This record gives sequence, C-alpha cells and structure tokens, in this order.
Amino acid sequence: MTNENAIEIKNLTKKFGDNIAVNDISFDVKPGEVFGLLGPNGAGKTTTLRMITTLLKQDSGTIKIFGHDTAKEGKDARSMFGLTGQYASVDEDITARENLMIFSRLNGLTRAQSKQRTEELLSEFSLENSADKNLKDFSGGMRRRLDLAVSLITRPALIFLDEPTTGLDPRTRLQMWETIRQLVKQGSTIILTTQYLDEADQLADRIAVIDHGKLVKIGTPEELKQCVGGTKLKFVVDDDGKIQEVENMLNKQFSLNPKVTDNKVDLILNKKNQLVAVLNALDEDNISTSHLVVEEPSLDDVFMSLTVGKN
Ligand SMILES: Nc1ncnc2c1ncn2[C@@H]1O[C@H](COP(=O)(O)OP(=O)(O)OP(=O)(O)O)[C@@H](O)[C@H]1O
Repeated sequence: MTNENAIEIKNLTKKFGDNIAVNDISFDVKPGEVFGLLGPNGAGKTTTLRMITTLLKQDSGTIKIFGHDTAKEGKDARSMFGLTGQYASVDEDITARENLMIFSRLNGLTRAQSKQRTEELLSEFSLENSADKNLKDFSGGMRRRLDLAVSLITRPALIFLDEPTTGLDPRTRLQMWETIRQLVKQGSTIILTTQYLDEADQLADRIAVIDHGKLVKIGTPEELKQCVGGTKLKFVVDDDGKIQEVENMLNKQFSLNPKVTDNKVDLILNKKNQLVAVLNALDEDNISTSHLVVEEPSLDDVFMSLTVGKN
C-alpha cells in the first residue's frame, strides 16, 4: 500500500439529462494529503464526491480507492472511508453517546469495544459534557463535531468532509480546523469541499478547482496563486515631477509595465526577488516614495480568474 494513491480518478463523467454535471475529470490524491475541491455553486463538487463515495454511479470513467475499483469492488472501496456532513444520518431524538454506541455496533464493534470507542471519541471531540444531551439541543458546532466523530468510529484511512465548517461561527471554525489538522497528523487522508477560500488555503495541500463540471486547475495553493500573477506592488511617488522617470526606469530596467494614476504606481512583479531590486533602484535614484503596499495574490484572485460560475 506504500506507493499506492489514496484515490485515482480517470475520466469521470456524470450527466443529469442534458446537463453534464461532471465532465471528464481525472486526478489522484496521495496518502496523507488534504485535498480540496473548490468551485462555485453547481460546479460539480458534490456530484464528484457522491460518485467517489459510491452513493451515485458514474456514467463513465473509473474511481479507485486504495487500489479498489469502486464499480467492481465497492465493498472493499467503502471499507476505506468515513463519511460526514450531509451524509451522516445521526438520530436527532437520542443523545450523542447513544448515537455513537449505535453507530459503533452497526459498524461491527462488540458492546465493550463500542463503549470504549464512544468514550474515546467523546473525549477527542470535547463532547463529554454534552454526551447525554439530545442532539436537538446541540449547537451547530457540537453537531458538526459529533458528525465527524461518528464517521471516525472505524478509524478510516480516508475521510470525506463536505463543507465541514459552513454555518459555524469563527471560533468553532478554528476548532474544526484544529481537529482536521489532528486527523492529518494521525495519518488520515482528507478530501474536503469548501466554499471558503481561506479554509482551502489553510488546510489543503493541493486544490482542484472545478467549474461547470470541468477540472480547470490543480496544484498547491502556492502554485495556484502563482498562476494568476506575481506579487503586486503599489506606492506613491512623493515628487509629482519624477513620475515619468520612475515609469521609464521600471520599464527599461525591469521590463515592468506599471499602471500610473496621478502619482500612484501600481505594478505586478515578474519575480518575487524583484521587490528588493526595485526598491533599491528607487533609492539609488533618490526617489522618495510612500504608502508602499506589497500584496501576494490570494486564492480569491485564483477563484475569480479561473471560474465563471453558473451565471
Ligand atoms: N440529482 C440530480 N439531478 C439532477 N441534476 C443534478 C442532481 N445533482 C446535481 N445536479 C446538477 O449537477 C450540477 C452540479 O451540481 P453539484 O451539486 O455537484 O455542484 P456543487 O459544486 O456541489 O455545488 P454547491 O456548491 O452548490 O453544492 C448542477 O447543475 C446541479 O443542478
């Protein structure tokens, strides 16, 4: 299992009538990786996830989970993962402890093992104090933690998290991120869909950007940011009379194409290490500047440039 990919997807396609929800998507997920699926509403993320988790049959293409083809060896493939979020069908009318006991038993643990695993998970997810409350009285954050705990009963190698922090307040979101990081430390592979770009940036090792059913880009957050352009530099030239000189210098010396508005200069650096060179050149030419801003491209820039959304 050492060199094996956690997931291998080749030419995956799914149509609903005339609507191609997932259009010839291929990607691999490595063991131990946090892999993010990112895209606007209706892009095809959930449909992709539903096919990987065997809840929905693909029209064509193959999906392998730790080497098991989901179409031919569904049971083996399913034994590798846990589901959470919209898929976890916990019972609202009973307590957290009772839910964990029932799901442990359903997963084939003995009564004693179920009891032990339930207590472990309640403690791991800081739910001990609420263990005997009905789920109806749970906050959104507690509920998400329980959903995740239920999906981890069997210590799966692969965890699917569909929008794990949607609707959570900022503090609970941070707690959830910490929980996810802990799971990674323990060796889990995680597939995550999220609407939050900062979440993908914080957690994902690699991200697949999906739009209109197609995979438009795949890479580390850094690689994706680089593909929308380099570091932005903005500054104000204090002496209006020197603007032309600055523009010429940036053009000739650095092959940069600055946007100049009044005495404001706005440019995108070709390389990261150009920043120091540009600042030095300004200094050497005795050009005084102020309001200096250096901006790295964000995943928001990536999202806006790579996707057009449904409308
Ligand atoms: N069961 C279904 N029947 C018909 N069309 C569907 C079905 N499920 C999804 N679709 C369509 O497939 C496309 C992709 O939907 P999907 O839910 O996978 O997108 P998504 O990226 O998960 O979006 P969101 O972020 O809104 O959850 C959409 O056009 C959607 O309307």
